[in-house]
Amino acid sequence: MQKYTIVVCDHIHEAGLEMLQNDKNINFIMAADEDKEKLLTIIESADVAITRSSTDVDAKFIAHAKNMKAIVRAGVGVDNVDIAGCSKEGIIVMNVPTANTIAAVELTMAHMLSCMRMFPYSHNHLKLDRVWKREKWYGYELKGKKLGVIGFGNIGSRVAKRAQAFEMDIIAYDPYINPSKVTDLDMVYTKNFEDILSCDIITIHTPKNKETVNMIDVAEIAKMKDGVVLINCARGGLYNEEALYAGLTSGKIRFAGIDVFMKEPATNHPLLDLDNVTVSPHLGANTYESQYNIGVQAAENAIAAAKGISYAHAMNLPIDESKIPPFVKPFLEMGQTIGFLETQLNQSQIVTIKVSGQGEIAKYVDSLATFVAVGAMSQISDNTINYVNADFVAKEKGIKIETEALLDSTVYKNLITIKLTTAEGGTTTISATIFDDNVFRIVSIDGFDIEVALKGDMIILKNQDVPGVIGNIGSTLAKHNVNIADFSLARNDKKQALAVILVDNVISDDTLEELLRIDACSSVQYARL
Ligand SMILES: NC(=O)C1=CN([C@@H]2O[C@H](COP(=O)(O)OP(=O)(O)OC[C@H]3O[C@@H](n4cnc5c(N)ncnc54)[C@H](O)[C@@H]3O)[C@@H](O)[C@H]2O)C=CC1
Ligand SMILES: O=C(O)C(=O)COP(=O)(O)O
Repeated sequence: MQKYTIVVCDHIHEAGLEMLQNDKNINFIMAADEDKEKLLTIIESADVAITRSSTDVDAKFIAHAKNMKAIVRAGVGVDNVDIAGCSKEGIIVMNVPTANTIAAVELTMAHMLSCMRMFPYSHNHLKLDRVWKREKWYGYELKGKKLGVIGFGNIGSRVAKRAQAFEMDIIAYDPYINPSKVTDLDMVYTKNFEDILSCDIITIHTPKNKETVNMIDVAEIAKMKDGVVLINCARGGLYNEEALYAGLTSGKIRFAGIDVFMKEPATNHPLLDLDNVTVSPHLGANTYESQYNIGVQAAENAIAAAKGISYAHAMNLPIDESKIPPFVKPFLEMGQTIGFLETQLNQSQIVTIKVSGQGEIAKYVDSLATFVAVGAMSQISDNTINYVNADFVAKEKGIKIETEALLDSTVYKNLITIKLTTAEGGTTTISATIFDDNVFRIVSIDGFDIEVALKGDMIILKNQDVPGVIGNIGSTLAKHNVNIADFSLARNDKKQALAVILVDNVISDDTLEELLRIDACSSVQYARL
């Protein structure tokens, strides 16, 4: 029985662990409490790893993940996952979006209320210091305040809705959404970041990336209202931490609610010394409900990925299968087979692969190119080539992948053409189509119109179109005990001919050399599909 290894790198809900344990195809390793060095050795045998924000999937991790097919981030943010590095190694990165949305939304509201009423401080004053001093703890109300929401996705939009229930005025900044998503809720949408800076309270809910890091820095804070309140339950570093500290100590920022830090765990962070901050140790996703949902979904998705069944919420697959209509899938498979075939026919360093599509298939020529590249490179690479790393490996090998969507019609409903060029200037161009019988059919090779099924072991022979060649081919193959399964011929107006011979036996180099010695024969190529 085939067994797949899934390593759980961080703590996930028991329900997820049970699913992993109960699947007889899964060898499950719990490594959440292992030190980082030990974890690196454990993941060497893993097919799939489940991680949370405590495990950095960095170059070191990837270097040890020698067998890894997929990483399931049991949560939303993948800022600590080197996605490009994973893609290069063919590792699919998946996350579990939305399962912790409500948990993060409610924690954001908790921080907002805590900041406005200084709740943890009044609480500690009474509970720890045993002081009853009501006049010390005057806070502010949310009602009537302007809330600036940066990032109006799953979490940001729901924070806004809840804030609206507190009778706050909402203004949202998110250049990547349709403004109606905001305006339909009777909220204000802005493309002007300055509008956000003029709010009473600002909360951020974007992913952490190059564009969003330090989105709030010294200059932005300077433009804010005196006494502004800032909330960050998304990622440390979206608000520049030094600027935040300076703003809090100067009093420009009255209060901040912070769940996330640049470097976690953050037990010695300067912000912890301030009296106008409420903090939590990255608890946005920490509710029983959300962790149950995430644990179960992460386990389900990890099992499916380990078995190669599906890759839910894959972030680095160049092809979104859900957007590929059924008629395209066989063309992708055919493109991959042609890529494989053309590499064998040329047996030389590939420099360019040009993929063209005509008909409806033209819309999917990029996906097609990925499949062709996988087919072409599977023959020449020591690495395991797959749809995730095909583009990276091609670049590394200096192979240029070109695509062309041809809009003019052909006699075929859909036609794909793949031209492979080698460093020595050799080229092979094959066009193919699929009729209603679902058979992959080559319809042209190097400009010769020919109809031949794309399968089996084939010899492609070019010759001067003179009498006697076919007979010579037949006798040469018979001499070597080769059985011919199919023989197709094509000729052009330059007195050249091309034969595709499907054979039942493996062809030796001797046989190929003897074929090449036939008078009038100009080239012989051989491939096994
Ligand atoms: N504290 C915690 O435990 C948790 C933190 N998070 C963090 O919250 C983030 C948001 O999560 P979701 O709302 O589920 O993600 P989402 O993908 O649904 O929403 C993100 C929104 O940010 C917007 N955005 C991206 N770049 C932007 C920019 N430069 N300016 C303005 N808006 C921009 C996007 O258009 C999108 O609408 C995650 O990426 C994660 O880092 C998520 C869950 C729990
Ligand atoms: O889902 C996210 O992005 C979170 O920040 C939650 O992180 P965690 O799984 O709690 O380490």
